[in-house]
Amino acid sequence: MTSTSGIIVAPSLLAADFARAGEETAAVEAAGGDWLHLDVMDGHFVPNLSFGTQMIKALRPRSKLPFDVHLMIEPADPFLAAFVEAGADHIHVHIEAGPHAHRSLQTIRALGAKAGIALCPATSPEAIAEVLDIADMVLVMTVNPGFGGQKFLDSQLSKVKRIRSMLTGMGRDLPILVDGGVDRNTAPRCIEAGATVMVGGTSVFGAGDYAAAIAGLRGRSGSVAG
Ligand SMILES: O=C(CO)[C@@H](O)[C@H](O)COP(=O)(O)O
Repeated sequence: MTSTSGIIVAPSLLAADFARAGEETAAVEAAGGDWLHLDVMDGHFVPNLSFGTQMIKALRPRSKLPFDVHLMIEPADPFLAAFVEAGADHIHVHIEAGPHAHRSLQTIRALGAKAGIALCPATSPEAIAEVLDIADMVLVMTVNPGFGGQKFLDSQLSKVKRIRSMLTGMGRDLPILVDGGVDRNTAPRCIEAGATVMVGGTSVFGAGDYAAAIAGLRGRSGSVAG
């Protein structure tokens, strides 16, 4: 589904009921989600474990949504082909995970997926300057990676602005994702700063009405319950 507002909403499965992952995926698709965000954690790059290729492969036949896979794993390169084979349409790798983010992005593209570069709250926007020419999107972590349900870090808004300005300076109009603590209150500020993709875990799967929650992340706050 393409949003008429131009803002993309990517519900993050991390906050869903894993025992009903297929139904949860179908529910956010029916509720107007644009992408499904899938957080892969290794217990090493981040202090938590989530799921891997098996979950993505199992969900792939259940949804037409683009699968937006956020790899919080170090190293990522040995697993890129397996994630594309499992059904990933987009793969984000962390600049901090390395060791060669430029190569990782090249590899993702060569595998036929869209390549995203992700950065943690402590990382300067300049750290990704040398890979922006080969990235298809940028993911700005607005919490420290590893867990859902954390408080949005206001300090990351200036980073979103800076990255948008860097991209504009290069003549590139790439999607900028914000990920962590994004809800109906923080989303408008992210959009104002230049973000175009709202990743929402708790704000979507923790809501009674998924459609209203997704509309709220798009900036249509009038009808949002909860
Ligand atoms: O990558 C991550 C966490 O590491 C995020 O995708 C979270 O899953 C977002 O969850 P909420 O903050 O929206 O609950």
